[in-house]
Amino acid sequence: MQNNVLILDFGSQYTQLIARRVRELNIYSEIKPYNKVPEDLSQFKAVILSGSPHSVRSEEPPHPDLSNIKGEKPLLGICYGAQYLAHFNGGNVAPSATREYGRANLTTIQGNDAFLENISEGSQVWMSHSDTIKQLPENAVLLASTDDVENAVYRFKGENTYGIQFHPEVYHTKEGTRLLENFLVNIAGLEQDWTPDAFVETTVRELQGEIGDDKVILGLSGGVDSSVAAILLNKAIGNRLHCIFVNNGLLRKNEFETVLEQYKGMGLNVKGVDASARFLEALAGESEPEKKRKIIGRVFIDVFDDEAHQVENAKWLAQGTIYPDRIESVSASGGPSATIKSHHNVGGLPDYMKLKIVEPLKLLFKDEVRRVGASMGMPTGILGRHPFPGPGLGIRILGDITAEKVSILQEVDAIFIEGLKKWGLYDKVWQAGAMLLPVNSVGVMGDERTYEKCVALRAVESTDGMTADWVNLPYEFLQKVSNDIINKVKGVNRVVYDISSKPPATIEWE
Ligand SMILES: Nc1ncnc2c1ncn2[C@@H]1O[C@H](COP(=O)(O)OP(=O)(O)OP(=O)(O)O)[C@@H](O)[C@H]1O
Ligand SMILES: O=c1[nH]c(=O)c2[nH+]cn([C@@H]3O[C@H](COP(=O)(O)O)[C@@H](O)[C@H]3O)c2[nH]1
Ligand SMILES: NC(=O)CC[C@H](N)C(=O)O
Ligand SMILES: [Mg+2]
Repeated sequence: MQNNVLILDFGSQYTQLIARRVRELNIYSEIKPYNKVPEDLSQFKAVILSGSPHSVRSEEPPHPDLSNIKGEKPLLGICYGAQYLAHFNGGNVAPSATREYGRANLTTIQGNDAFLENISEGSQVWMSHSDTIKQLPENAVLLASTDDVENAVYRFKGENTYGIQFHPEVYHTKEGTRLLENFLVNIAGLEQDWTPDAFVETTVRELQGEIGDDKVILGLSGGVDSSVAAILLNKAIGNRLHCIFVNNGLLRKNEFETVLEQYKGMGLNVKGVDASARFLEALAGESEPEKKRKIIGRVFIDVFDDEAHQVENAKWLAQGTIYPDRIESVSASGGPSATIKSHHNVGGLPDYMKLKIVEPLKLLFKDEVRRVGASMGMPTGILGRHPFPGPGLGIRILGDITAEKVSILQEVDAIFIEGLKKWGLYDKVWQAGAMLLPVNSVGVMGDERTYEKCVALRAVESTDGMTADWVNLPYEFLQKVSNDIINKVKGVNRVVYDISSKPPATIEWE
């Protein structure tokens, strides 16, 4: 792809948001860690430097060699990126008297620069920094200031190199997208042609080139990501795609049967493999969340391996992995962000497996995957499904897993999800599910003492799973569902509702 933006990640919390904003402009971008600047830059028409938790004044600040970029291609430094460009080019960066987080307003100093075209006087911008650029490099000009930050927007003379102290990528910078559009479209000349249709066309072509005449095994889960991946691969290689839907014993109630049913008539070659006993055996007695995740990941791979041996000439394993799966599992593209939890489908294949991995959605966010699916005419029933993690109920049963706990949680979950549908709430919620807690508490039922399990219900709104907030479900609904659960599910005598956002919590409890 020749029409591409390179985002160099210095570890900012907002790096993924930069990518999103760029894609909202229908422009394709790739994030790379700052210490892995690609050698071949020919495909990139512009480069953006992210913010960072580091300071240029620290002993060893992140300091990649940008000599092939600065002055050669349009370059935009955001926050740390702007401080970096100033500091290493003869300017001066110092701690600001007060740390600045939040709202500020821009005052234009040099209004005729293409970068500030159509940006209003006093435009609200969002700051998050404790260093400040005290003095610009000699060959730089000041374009805009705020009350507290003199050097808020600047440019190097005779180059398309810009620095901004605030964050155009966050929602609260009102005209941030316009600034990015000015930079990417007006200054760097990028075409706004990265639409879902274009993605489908390019990806299908790339898949055909990559896979050739080989066969592919795809892990199909009934979820959005793997279903979209399956349709893409089916377009590319037809029935050389072999889809495997694994019952890991941790699915929702009746899910194995209903999902297999759902794929009928879609032209896909789908095989259901019941491996529940294998998963539950491997998990027996393990209660540490990360170990459970790793065991589930390993058994999935073993099952795929066995299946691959039954298909002649199967050389590839395809998965519906998306960007957030990778960000939270391995630190962003091997970069400077932190590992949060190991997603079961990330971590590569063991050496003994001869399969190569193909993941056509690995750079997309959930809502983008849905748009791609819609552009291929996929049924809304599949695209509108709540995400459900590959390790399934295994990471919603806190502590060790037994068949009995799975069956209790399946019942609870089914009542909750059916209830959401009945009350017309399912489509208003991004994801919902129930957690079985490793806690017994005392209750009284029919005058008798009970000492039984507690379940937590969770419903969140989100766009991409990276951040999320709990949903304000109607009290009447919670009351009804709680009542149904306690009355109908043996072994549960208490229901609570999770009111934590992400961050600081995560969506799944393990
Ligand atoms: N039960 C399963 N059988 C086969 N493959 C699976 C199963 N569960 C997950 N996978 C594989 O792991 C990948 C990641 O799972 P994940 O839950 O993130 O995605 P999904 O199920 O496709 O979509 P969604 O996020 O909407 O649930 C899937 O895309 C799929 O390739
Ligand atoms: O395929 C997956 N394999 C996993 O191991 C996994 N862990 C979490 N999730 C899903 O990712 C989103 C974010 O979840 P967390 O806030 O719990 O990290 C939510 O949508 C989770 O359901 C997973 N999906
Ligand atoms: N958000 C940022 O990029 C912050 C940059 C630098 N760490 C500062 O505090 O000023
Ligand atoms: Mg899933």
